Amino acid sequence: MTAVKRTPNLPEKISVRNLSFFYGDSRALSGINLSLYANKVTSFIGPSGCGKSTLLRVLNRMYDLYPKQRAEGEILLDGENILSPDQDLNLLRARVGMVFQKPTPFPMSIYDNIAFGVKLYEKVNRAELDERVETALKSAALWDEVKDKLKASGLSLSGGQQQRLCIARTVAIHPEVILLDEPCSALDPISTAKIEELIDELKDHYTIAIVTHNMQQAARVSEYTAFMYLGELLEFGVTAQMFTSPEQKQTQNYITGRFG
Ligand SMILES: Nc1ncnc2c1ncn2[C@@H]1O[C@H](COP(=O)(O)OP(=O)(O)OP(=O)(O)O)[C@@H](O)[C@H]1O
Repeated sequence: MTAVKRTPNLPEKISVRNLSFFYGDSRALSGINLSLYANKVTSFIGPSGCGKSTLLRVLNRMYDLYPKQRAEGEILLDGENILSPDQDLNLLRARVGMVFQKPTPFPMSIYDNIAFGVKLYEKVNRAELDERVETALKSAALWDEVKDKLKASGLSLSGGQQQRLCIARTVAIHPEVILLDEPCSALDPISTAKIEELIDELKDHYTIAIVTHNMQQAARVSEYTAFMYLGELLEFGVTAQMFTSPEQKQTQNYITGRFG
């Protein structure tokens, strides 16, 4: 199967080239070629087990924590291959931040949830830190709800607020790319709508990739969509086009709900 490429003439933040991925002897991704365009939102869709989360986790080498997992091919971030063995992984994860499916605040105060990551990467004084925390909470549309209780535990927030706290934590480190792995799957519709609005605002400053099972969400939030099937990228293109006139039969079957 070959991915259908409808590549616009836009700056690429990340270029995935001939990427394969293995869990031990088992191949989960084959020959993926894909561009993430700068300041655009790209969604990864496809049936369960097709490799969406695996692909996302390769983009900041999250898999490196597990010795039997390995990637082949190239992932160029601003033209430099992040799969190279001499890539500094801490630096990479500061440049390519990730938000997980379940909100995962640290068991510490709202303030410290954000300050912790900033202090890990930079030397900042108290006033600068206060400013970073406030700016991050504002960009995650959470400031008004928490500004009077910054010392309260992050775990005392609602699920939707916790997820926005995790987004604030990611944004505070000033990444260039944000990876979102089904960020709304544990949230109610109102919290989901808030996160979707937020994604729309964040893309002015960041390049975003989002894994989602929700077709309407992919259609609402992303400009580009990658449809994956059995570990391959089957179709990639402008979201509106893919949802109205997909080029592959499997894409059409999936987006019309014939399998999932
Ligand atoms: N830790 C692991 N060890 C071995 N195989 C794995 C591991 N994680 C995922 N896989 C396999 O890799 C393939 C891709 O899984 P992945 O989770 O990336 O798919 P997905 O499209 O994100 O699925 P879902 O939509 O269900 O989350 C599947 O066959 C899965 O069983």
